[in-house]
Amino acid sequence: MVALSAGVYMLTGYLGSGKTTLLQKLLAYLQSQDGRVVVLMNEMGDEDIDGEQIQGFGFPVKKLLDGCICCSIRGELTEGLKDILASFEPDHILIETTGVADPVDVVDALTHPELYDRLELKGIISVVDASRFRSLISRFQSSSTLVKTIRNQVKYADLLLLNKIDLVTPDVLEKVKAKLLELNPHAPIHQTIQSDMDLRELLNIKRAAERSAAIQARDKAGTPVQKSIGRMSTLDKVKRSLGFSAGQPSLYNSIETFSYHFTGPVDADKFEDFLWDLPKNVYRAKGYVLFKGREELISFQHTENQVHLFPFENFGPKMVAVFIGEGLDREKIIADLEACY
Ligand SMILES: Nc1nc2c(ncn2[C@@H]2O[C@H](COP(=O)(O)OP(=O)(O)OP(=O)(O)O)[C@@H](O)[C@H]2O)c(=O)[nH]1
Repeated sequence: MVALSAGVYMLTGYLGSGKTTLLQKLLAYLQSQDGRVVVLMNEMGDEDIDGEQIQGFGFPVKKLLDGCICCSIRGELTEGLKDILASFEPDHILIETTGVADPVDVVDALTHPELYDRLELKGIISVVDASRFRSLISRFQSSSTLVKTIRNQVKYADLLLLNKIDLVTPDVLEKVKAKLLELNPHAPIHQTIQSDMDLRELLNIKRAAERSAAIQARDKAGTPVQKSIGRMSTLDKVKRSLGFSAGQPSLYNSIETFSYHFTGPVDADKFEDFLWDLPKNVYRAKGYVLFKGREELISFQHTENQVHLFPFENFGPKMVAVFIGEGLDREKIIADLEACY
């Protein structure tokens, strides 16, 4: 039987913005709905503070403590998700990230070759603390890394909760909204107090790029499936509304991913060169491959300045490559890869 993929909702947002408050409301709502739900919570410290707050809803909770799933314990996120899939076969997984997690890096973990086909990212929901947002993204008051992370939490969101509006004046609220719109003109903004919003709407979150990916997949039946984790550009939206194809992913202002399933072993040297020569807009590539003349499966990892290839003991994973980047020229990448056979 083919396992169905689990829908993943990622709750992100800076420390104390209202993520757990939202999660509690979501779980209360989901109690009355069908479907198996599992929560994955991550906390930087080794103390489980937030987890205590969501006991009692009757859903399994997996906790990843003492590190951030976007960086120091990213491997544990992959293992944790594999465990969840094997133990619970959930319909939905709700991930609450730490307040300092960069959603781009969490999505990177979700695209691990062993998980890629079994998870469907439904959406990134970002909670913004209206009362602190402007000072947090001020370079004078925050480190540049923090500013980048907080901006990414907004930039890559599919839905924004502008929370704690009870703590700001109308004037400040307008300024925060203007900044959110500037960073992310695509995600709907819901102004909330105590993260209170229509949860059906939240669960029906739409990823604009998903619609275009579905159309691409239909147009190119039989070619590798492309999933985009970003949004359609304004130009593409206009084109789509006029009935034109949105065209190449390079028109998107977004991070996108696609997978490629190897059809046989490749030449080791050529493949290593291929990885080193990947264009700059491929931020990440990873997967498992077989080399001609060698028995064992090879795990490969590519980042902008690193290529790692190492034998992988467990022969379980499929021979697949996953690519993550922006404006990817999928055909060219695949053609270069296929020259390695
Ligand atoms: N005044 C006010 N307080 C709020 C609002 N939403 C949440 N809070 C409070 O803000 C505090 C932090 O909320 P949490 O939901 O724990 O925030 P969080 O994002 O999960 O925090 P971390 O897990 O530490 O990142 C709690 O005391 C909430 O009750 C709001 O809209 N207005």
